[in-house]
Amino acid sequence: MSQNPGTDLRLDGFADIRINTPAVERRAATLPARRSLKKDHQAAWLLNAVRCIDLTTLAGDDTEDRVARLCAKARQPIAPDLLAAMGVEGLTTGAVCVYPTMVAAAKRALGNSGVPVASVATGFPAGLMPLDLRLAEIRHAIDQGADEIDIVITRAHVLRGDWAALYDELRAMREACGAARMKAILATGNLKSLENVAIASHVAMQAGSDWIKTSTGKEGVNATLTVSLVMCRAIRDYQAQTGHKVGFKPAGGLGTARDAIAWQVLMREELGRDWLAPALFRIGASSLLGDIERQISHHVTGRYASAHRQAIA
Ligand SMILES: O=C[C@H](O)COP(=O)(O)O
Repeated sequence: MSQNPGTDLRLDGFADIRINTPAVERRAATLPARRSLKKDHQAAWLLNAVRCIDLTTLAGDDTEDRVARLCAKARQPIAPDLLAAMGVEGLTTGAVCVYPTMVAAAKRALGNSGVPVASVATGFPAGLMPLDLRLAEIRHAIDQGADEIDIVITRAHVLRGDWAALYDELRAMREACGAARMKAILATGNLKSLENVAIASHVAMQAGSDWIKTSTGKEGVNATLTVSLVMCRAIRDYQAQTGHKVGFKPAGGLGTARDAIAWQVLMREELGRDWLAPALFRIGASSLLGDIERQISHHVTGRYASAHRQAIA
């Protein structure tokens, strides 16, 4: 998937944007019921969710050992006997996602598995650091070997409606990312309105983000289907305007197999099949894999596996 080159800042069309919140909420609430999945299909959707997970640890007490265990899980997210029973081989998660100081350990642990390392940067999670330090952090993460960079935006730019400042900041970050692909975390739980979410999504794509991501996982409200729907529609509009496909990453609080299915139904309904693959869809999650493995185990064996099978997830 080629990088999104972005465009100039284009705000025409947003001056009096109004989002019909009750209508968006209604649509989001009915989404999970839009596809009734047969049992076999459900297992296939869960396996697909696994390959789209950015398996994440972003905690103050992260250690290289924890990251190595996480990477082992990313290389082999589902027990081999369960995969063999389903005739699946070579399944990995979409990436692992860690702090910059853990990138080198993650690269070592992932070896030649082909699983990319995503690093948060730019003063994650609040982003309240001088811009030159945030850009230096991106460059540091890339020097350590990061393949993807998850940046955070300055929420105050959005809250003040200073879209030019947001665009310029994101452009500078895009440049610092070089060949690494960039995910822009909007921290939607901080943005006050769906209109702000929609405009910030557009500005982030215009500045060259390869994915737009809902949340850091540290806001009071993280990924919801409602903000995700608004962001997906922005992605659809951006594609219609520019021909470029930008990815989507819901993150924060996604912990159940049911969540994994609901967000995939959203992608399928709003954006189409292309957005059901890791190039355009990632689920940022630290604890989702455990429930998915439980459900897959139930599918294969007819019973739920004991907790030790899902050690880190
Ligand atoms: O980017 C990923 C998030 O930090 C993960 O959030 P979570 O720990 O609620 O799954």
